[in-house]
Amino acid sequence: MEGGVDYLIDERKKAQFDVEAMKVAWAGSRQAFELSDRIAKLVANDPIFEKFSRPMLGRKELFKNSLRKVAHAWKLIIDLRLSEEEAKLLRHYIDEPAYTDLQWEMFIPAIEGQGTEEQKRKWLPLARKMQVIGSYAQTELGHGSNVQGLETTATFDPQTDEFVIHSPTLTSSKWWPGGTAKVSTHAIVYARLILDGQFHGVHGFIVQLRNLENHTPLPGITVGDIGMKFGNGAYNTMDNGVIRFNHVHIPRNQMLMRVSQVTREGKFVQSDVPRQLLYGTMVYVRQKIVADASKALSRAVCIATRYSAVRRQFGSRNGGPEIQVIDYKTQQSRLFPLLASAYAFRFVGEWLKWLYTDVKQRLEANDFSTLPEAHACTAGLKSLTTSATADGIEECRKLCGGHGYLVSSGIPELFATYVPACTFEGDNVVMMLQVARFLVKTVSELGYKQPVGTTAYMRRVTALMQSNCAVRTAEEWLNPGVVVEAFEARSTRMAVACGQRLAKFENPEEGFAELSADLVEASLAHCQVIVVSKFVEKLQQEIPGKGVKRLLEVLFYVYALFLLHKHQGDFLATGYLTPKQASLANDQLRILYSKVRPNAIALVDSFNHTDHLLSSILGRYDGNVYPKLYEAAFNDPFNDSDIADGIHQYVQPMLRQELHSAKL
Ligand SMILES: CCCCCCCC/C=C\CCCCCCCCC/C=C/C(=O)SCCNC(=O)CCNC(=O)[C@H](O)C(C)(C)COP(=O)(O)OP(=O)(O)OC[C@H]1O[C@@H](n2cnc3c(N)ncnc32)[C@H](O)[C@@H]1OP(=O)(O)O
Ligand SMILES: Cc1cc2nc3c(=O)[nH]c(=O)nc-3n(C[C@H](O)[C@H](O)[C@H](O)COP(=O)(O)OP(=O)(O)OC[C@H]3O[C@@H](n4cnc5c(N)ncnc54)[C@H](O)[C@@H]3O)c2cc1C
Repeated sequence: MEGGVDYLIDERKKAQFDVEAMKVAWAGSRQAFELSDRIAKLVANDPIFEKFSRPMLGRKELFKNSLRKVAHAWKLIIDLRLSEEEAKLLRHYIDEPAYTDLQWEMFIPAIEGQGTEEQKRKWLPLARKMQVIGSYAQTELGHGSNVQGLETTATFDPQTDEFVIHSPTLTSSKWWPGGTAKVSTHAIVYARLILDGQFHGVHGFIVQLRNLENHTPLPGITVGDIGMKFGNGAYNTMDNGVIRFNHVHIPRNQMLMRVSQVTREGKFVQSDVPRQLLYGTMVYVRQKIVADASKALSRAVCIATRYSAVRRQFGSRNGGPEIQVIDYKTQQSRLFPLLASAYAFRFVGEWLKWLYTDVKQRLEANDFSTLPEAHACTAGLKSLTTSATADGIEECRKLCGGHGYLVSSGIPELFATYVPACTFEGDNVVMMLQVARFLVKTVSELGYKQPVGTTAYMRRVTALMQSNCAVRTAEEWLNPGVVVEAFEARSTRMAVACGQRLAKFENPEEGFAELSADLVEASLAHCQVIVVSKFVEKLQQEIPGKGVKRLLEVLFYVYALFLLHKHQGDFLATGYLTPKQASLANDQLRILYSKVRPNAIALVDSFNHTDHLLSSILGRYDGNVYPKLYEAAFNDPFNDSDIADGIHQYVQPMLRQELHSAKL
């Protein structure tokens, strides 16, 4: 058997649910599905968006090609009158990090969230028409996580009514801002505000970097690229920059002044808006990153699942077919939880988008009450989903054996492009520590304040601390209430235990630092409560289509019981579960895997990923893996000639024992 075409045809016949309806459930609605499907096909059929050769290109060629794709995309957006939603889908399917990500997802949102009405009126139309191109310059060589530690200064000069932006040290050089090295004309620069020698916190300033006519850097600005990043292709389509400012003057009205203002006289005015709003853009992007996690993980899972059905190893009797590797229980126990996680992240991402929209509306009406919860949820879920997705993509590579290491599997580039999500927009550990602060505060207030939102379950603190799990059979684990209660009890107990240990420290900050590893684990437990509960809420909605809800229920249990198995140490140590109950959960997990097995291919087909997006020979929809791998090998430019450059010069002299007289 040379290809896996027949295998995938057979697999698709085994599906026990309506795949078309599942595609709608995955997309969120029929309308969302149709929109997404249309844009996916538009990109897949356009040769300019070809990306298979990307990892073979040198940096300059790669970058120029990326600029060409953006220009072509922008032309399509105008010619086809695409809405902002459609344009963002176009970006998703083009699948290439570019300066426009920063323009649309950071520069514009920063002005929307932190600018005054007047600033929005001036800058937003320019940015939305791409007449100015902006980036987000916060991180410096010396500080990224610690925003309050930034060193760039913005000193008000009352003589000229301007701010002077300056990089006083090497470590204050802006370092990382995407789009900045070669493209952006402007940046939101975060800097320490200095008025009359006094420091007034870190604020955002719109700074012009380049001449709009000839694109050269403006006087006082030194700018360049920070160098090649992890993996070929991957994030190297982005020009991450370094910038030094040498006393660059900008008008006073280019400080983003919704949160605080500087008057003509140089007086600092703090409005009623909390200073945390300065971090608002990061809340927005973290929410986007959570939505992106399910897209990335589902791609890797789709490749690994299809290939696992095509690939056969061992078990042949009398020349008959070998076993499909997807039938190995070990393969299932590694793959199916990732499949379930992709669905879980999809649904929690949908919920988080709703939460963010709600917070945004409140903020616009100057209601800041839900901001701490939104910050904790976005920070925690960003950390949970990106860590699990990065690990999951790497696991999918291993699930594909040796061929997964080939660039043509599509996995190496996906991994290399994805992993920085664990670091950018907040290092994942630093983000979990933010959740920990929120949890510790919630727990310390339990005696007199009812927790709300995602911590509302802690209202039942007494019951969750005292009662234990009642499961007696594997079957009894198939109850959403029982599962959610187990996660809530474990999380509450871990958070309360941290609170009790913290109380023993005289200095709370010292205690927080000392217990930070435990606090991160408690935060993860809380974030898992959110993901598990949001999956259950999704299942409580009407989900049309034969068998669709039943399969989603199976995936819910796989996700939750897999986590329970993985973290059984916590569940046992907190005393909520007995070893017997943990073992019953694992028994149930094996039964669930056998329910997923016949549906596995249909479940990944339901992501509706095009071959263009997957860019993977192993994950091809038609399963025609071996002939295409063979063809691709001989199409590689390295195989253009039988005799590679250097063979005559460096290998043949060795073969002839003439190395000493050869010119090296
Ligand atoms: C051609 C076609 C065009 C089409 C359009 C294209 C569209 C593209 C579409 C899709 C693209 C994909 C989208 C993704 C793009 C992403 C690109 C990403 C590139 C990367 C960018 C970056 O990385 S930017 C830099 C990010 N930096 C960070 O995240 C820094 C992390 N550090 C911090 O956030 C803070 O310093 C930290 C929270 C760690 C601590 O802050 P600090 O001031 O020291 O505060 P502290 O005293 O601890 O806290 C005070 C108080 O405030 C609370 N708090 C902290 N942060 C927030 C917040 N964000 N919101 C609300 N509250 C916050 C904190 O908890 C404390 O509370 P209390 O304890 O006092 O109650
Ligand atoms: C691909 C990419 C694109 C980026 N794009 C941009 C951009 O467009 N604009 C921009 O401004 N920035 C950008 N960044 C920068 C990014 O936001 C920072 O790298 C990120 O916030 C992490 O900060 P750091 O590099 O200072 O890490 P560090 O804080 O130095 O982290 C190093 C280690 O220290 C640990 N650590 C740090 N603080 C603590 C703590 N308090 N407690 C416990 N452990 C801690 C971390 O967990 C980590 O293990 C980008 C980064 C990448 C990789």
